Amino acid sequence: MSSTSQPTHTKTFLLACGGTGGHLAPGIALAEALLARGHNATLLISSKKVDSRLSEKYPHLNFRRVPSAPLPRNPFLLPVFLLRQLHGFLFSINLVRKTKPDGIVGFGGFTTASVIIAGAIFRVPIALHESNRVPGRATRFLQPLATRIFLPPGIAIPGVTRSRMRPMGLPVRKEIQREPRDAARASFGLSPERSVLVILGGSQGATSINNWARENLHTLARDGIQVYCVTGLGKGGDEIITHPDANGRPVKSIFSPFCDRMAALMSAADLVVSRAGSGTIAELIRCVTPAILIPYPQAADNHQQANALYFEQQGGGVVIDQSRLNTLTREVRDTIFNDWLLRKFRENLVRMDRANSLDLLLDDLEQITNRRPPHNAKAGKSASPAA
Ligand SMILES: CC(=O)N[C@H]1[C@@H](OP(=O)(O)OP(=O)(O)OC[C@H]2O[C@@H](n3ccc(=O)[nH]c3=O)[C@H](O)[C@@H]2O)O[C@H](CO)[C@@H](O)[C@@H]1O
Repeated sequence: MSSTSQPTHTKTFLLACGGTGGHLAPGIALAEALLARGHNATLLISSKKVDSRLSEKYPHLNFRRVPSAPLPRNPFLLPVFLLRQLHGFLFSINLVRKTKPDGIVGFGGFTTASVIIAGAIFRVPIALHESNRVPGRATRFLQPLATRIFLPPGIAIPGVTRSRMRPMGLPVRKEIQREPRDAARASFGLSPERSVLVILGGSQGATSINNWARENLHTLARDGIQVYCVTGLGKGGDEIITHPDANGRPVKSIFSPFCDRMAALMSAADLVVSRAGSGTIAELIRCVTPAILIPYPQAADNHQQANALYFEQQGGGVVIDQSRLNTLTREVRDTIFNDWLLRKFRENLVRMDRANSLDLLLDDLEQITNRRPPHNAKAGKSASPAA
């Protein structure tokens, strides 16, 4: 069934996908596809700035904020965390009672737990989607409550039966498609004639990579490389800096805190330098853009390292450890001017794309929610707002 065909009957889904762009972007992709099949979807997000910024672009979707907080590193902040989670849980119980969803999908992260637990109490079919090559805490902790667990190909969770797991790529938003390179460059004010290096730090930005860009801008410009660096919200404003190339001609570089047109930006690039979040990786693959990935060393269970190594093994680009940032300029030069290598990377990226992930995900969600007996038979009369 294609994502535009009509469902046998309309269903209502809650998508717990807040906290970072890496959770929210696949939630948006799924919500748009559910709507296209005639279903209803509510996206549950956090109060973080990045959730507000990313959701702004989708006024046709229904977003709601769930009270939540990330697990603090400082143990003295634990009571605040527990209070916020309790608040989130009461909010979620109320939401599930009122909306009577046919299914709940959790994309991991700190907004997921309260909604999933509330759904389980009312016996709503639950699916968890994990996009990282080391499953996160939320997925591992909540998996006993899930009918279905979607995992990256080749990844399993010990103790979970095969019948509950499905290999699945990350659903990518429908606007993320390769665009014509020169037009994309022109739309960002970049010259179509010169090489373009795009720098990304995931949805929050990466200070150490931003600093590397600033410190090496003049060297890159001397080689004729234009830089477009997305610094992250709260990590500086919009800036245009010009340095001379080896012949004294100006080379423009641009710094911007956020990008609303990620597909165009990736299409403009010859090469991307980025953190190794699963959302960015899936979009690089969809836009056929080679990358040098620098995994965030503090990511939980070093999952970005696992994501990045898989990308490198599949031939989409290379990985550099954060401790070797001093070699990055040489690596960029060696890659960006090597047309043969860039072509090989692009050929591999085309092969790596799991373009049908969204349709497979939708088909499976429709199937697991079909099995569900009528709402009252499961949740009992107390689940009905009229009771
Ligand atoms: C530090 C950390 O632990 N990050 C995790 C976080 O990623 P994080 O949210 O940082 O980053 P991802 O790379 O996974 O996704 C970023 C998403 O935000 C979008 N975007 C980003 C910047 C911007 O200016 N505009 C914009 O639209 C991107 O297009 C993409 O869709 O969740 C991911 C999914 O679980 C994990 O793989 C990452 O390891």
